[in-house]
Amino acid sequence: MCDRNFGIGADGVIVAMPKGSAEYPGRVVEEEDYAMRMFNSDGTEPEMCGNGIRCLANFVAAIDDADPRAYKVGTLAGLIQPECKPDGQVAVDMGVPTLTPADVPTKLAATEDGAAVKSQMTVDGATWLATAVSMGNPHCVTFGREKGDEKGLAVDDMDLAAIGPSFESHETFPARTNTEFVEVVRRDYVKMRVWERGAGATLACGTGACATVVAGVLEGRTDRKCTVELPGGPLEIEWRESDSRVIMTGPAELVFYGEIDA
Ligand SMILES: N[C@@H](CCC[C@H](N)C(=O)O)C(=O)O
Repeated sequence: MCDRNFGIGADGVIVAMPKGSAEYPGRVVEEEDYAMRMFNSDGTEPEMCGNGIRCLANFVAAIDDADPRAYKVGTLAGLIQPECKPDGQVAVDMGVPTLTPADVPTKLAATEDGAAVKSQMTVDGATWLATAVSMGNPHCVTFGREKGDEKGLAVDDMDLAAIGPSFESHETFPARTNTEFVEVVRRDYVKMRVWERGAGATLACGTGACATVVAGVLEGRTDRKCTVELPGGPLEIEWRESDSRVIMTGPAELVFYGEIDA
């Protein structure tokens, strides 16, 4: 289905399932309205997909006359709560990020409180500074190589295909990782490009945008409310101080309906 030449073409496939029909090993997910499974274009199954859950909410809202159009969706990352707004945006409570190497999982050196922030990582012979964040799925966020470089990377000039695979399969991340390359335009506005685990360079990554702002706050580079500009468009992210939950707001648009002969 993801093959862009001989299939439909996609970065991944989202399956919207009736409540109670999915299993979440190691997690208790109660009171779900729907279950979501996601598959990367390489066939692997990640824990969560931020863009995907906005699409799922948009999709079920079209067949479900619930009001408000707010849903509790079971995922391998736990219960995630999207709400379709009247202006076409979908706001998603993405839950609380986890930062300890055991949760990410990463072998990056952790600071005293257990979070791996601005840790040195050698990739293809060069040193990078990385912060590891789990939004249920693993993220390696890097603003660049140099300490004190507050603006981060010049992301437009980066050749992601040249460096992305080396991050994805780096020994530091035993479950492989998504990697976000970030440029700070202002404290409330960053540009990000992503190399995704199991999908390569994509135009946007919702969990990656959330991880970027969490890392930006931990590194002292961004505010808790921040716009993340991606090649596919901007996402509004807030890492809420009151309860540590991350709220992602962005669009989801119908492209087409179809039936698949499996
Ligand atoms: N490639 C990711 C899963 C998909 C993430 C997605 N693009 C998003 O919007 O969050 C993984 O393997 O973790």
